[in-house]
Amino acid sequence: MLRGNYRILSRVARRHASSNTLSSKYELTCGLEIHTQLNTKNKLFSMSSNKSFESLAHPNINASYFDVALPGTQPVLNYEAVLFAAKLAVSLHGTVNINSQFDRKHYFYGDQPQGYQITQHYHPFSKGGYIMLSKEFDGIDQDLSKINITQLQIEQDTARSSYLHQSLIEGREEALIDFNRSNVPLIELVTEPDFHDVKQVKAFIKKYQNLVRQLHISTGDLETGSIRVDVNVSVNEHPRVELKNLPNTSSILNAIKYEYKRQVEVLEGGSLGGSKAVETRGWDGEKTTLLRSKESAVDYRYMADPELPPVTLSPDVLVNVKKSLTQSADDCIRELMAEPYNLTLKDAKILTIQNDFNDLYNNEEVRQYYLETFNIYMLLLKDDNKKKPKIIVSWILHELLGNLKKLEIPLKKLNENMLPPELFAELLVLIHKQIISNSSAKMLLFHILEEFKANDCVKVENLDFKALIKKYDLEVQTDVSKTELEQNCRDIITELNNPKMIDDIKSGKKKNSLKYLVGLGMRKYQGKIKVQELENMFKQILELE
Ligand SMILES: Nc1ncnc2c1ncn2[C@@H]1O[C@H](COP(=O)(O)OP(=O)(O)OP(=O)(O)O)[C@@H](O)[C@H]1O
Ligand SMILES: [Mg+2]
Ligand SMILES: [Mg+2]
Repeated sequence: MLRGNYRILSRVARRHASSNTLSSKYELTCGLEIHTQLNTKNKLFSMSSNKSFESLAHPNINASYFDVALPGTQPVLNYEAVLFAAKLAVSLHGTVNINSQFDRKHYFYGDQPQGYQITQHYHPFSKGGYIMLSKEFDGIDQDLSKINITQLQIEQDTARSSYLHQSLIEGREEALIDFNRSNVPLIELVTEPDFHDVKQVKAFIKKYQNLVRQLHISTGDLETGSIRVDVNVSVNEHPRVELKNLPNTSSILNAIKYEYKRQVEVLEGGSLGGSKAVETRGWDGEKTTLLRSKESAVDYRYMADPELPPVTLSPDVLVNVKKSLTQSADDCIRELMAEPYNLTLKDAKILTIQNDFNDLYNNEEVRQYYLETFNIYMLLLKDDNKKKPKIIVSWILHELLGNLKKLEIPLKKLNENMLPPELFAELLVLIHKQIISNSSAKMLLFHILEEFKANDCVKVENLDFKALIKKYDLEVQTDVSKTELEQNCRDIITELNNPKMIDDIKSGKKKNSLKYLVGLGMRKYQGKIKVQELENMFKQILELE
């Protein structure tokens, strides 16, 4: 009887596992170890330039004697890396250790020329801290979940090895080592095993990436190896398995899902292979594969590095770091969604989180431009109850940025040399007051940007929208005669020759088609008429009110 029940349960579990949903009988637990390359000017313990990304094109050009571990060279700590670590630790609500220390972690590998890595084992840089994930901002299933951070430690990166499988020497694999990455500063962040769902892992990585970018301490890219995530996975009583070499978010998530399935099978004595053991596994794109078992685990023989004194921070450093930090991304999104901005979650996120990567602008510059434009627009229209601040975000995100991309104009140049927020706000006020129509304003904006670009973005003095509107004859006509307007609108309906559409508008079935008629009217008047006037006339003709 019992056996029968167990079989049914295990079949259910297997079906759940293979469809990638987690079964309630088997709980997934994950903890992360994230290595982040800091973008300091110099390396961690030498004065070499910290440009590990140059590796592929120019190997070994940023490698000093220390980075290749010539005997007799000694480490000197780069305090910029300490400052970056302090920014991160404080942002994550961690407790910074006023006296942290460096230790040697010994192991033998070609990309580790010293024979040990300098890291922080006994006295890490900071302990504790957390990242909060929420359903609203991060798309997880629970309302809120808190992922606790165990510690942050500063350490050196290793050199980069690449393997030539078609070796010059018959029958042997050849390894190339590039020391540009050797001794690049890293922070290792270790989390508590607080993840029970892949969505939490995905959200955490995204939030962490955004944080390091916001703090300007790392480029935060997984693809280039700036951030490397190792995932420890266990299911129920299965010992933790560490997954390494996961190059991007989808590998991370797929490897966890596969590993969940594999451990469930192991617990059930199934066929996916492996034993119930502590292991380090890799990811081949389809499955996790054994890299090291516990038996081959190295004894690192940690010891305090005698060449490096303790890092002693004065309390002022932390006070000043705290002062220098800007608002958290969540608080920023919250603020943009509240009065007076009232942005949608989507727009607030675009202004807060770096997603759209290009050389022309970043989300911080766009947010600053938005906030300044907003303030000036509101000031210029302070006595107008009908001002519509929504037009600001849509004009900036859609019209302005779209054009900057099309014409390849950096926002910074635009701001400094032609269209600072105060002038852009003026244009928006002219649109709001219907002195220029939306469509004419779009044309005008594109035109001035095109000219700006053609002149190599050199400074434009005294840009005056009112004068330009006059010059190009774009002013909305205020003296349109009613009879002429009525005739024109009737002509449009006749020329359209679509009685079904007209009936649908009249019956209320397709109210939006009225906008289409208004659009045709706008075209007829070359954008020089108030939308409202056209709309009212069509309504009158079609007896809509
Ligand atoms: N039962 C568990 N299931 C899943 N993950 C776990 C479990 N217990 C601990 N972990 C995670 O394992 C990780 C341990 O990392 P830590 O750096 O402390 O040690 P390590 O992996 O042994 O060292 P190394 O840095 O040499 O890889 C943490 O992310 C922690 O959350
Ligand atoms: Mg670790
Ligand atoms: Mg580990």
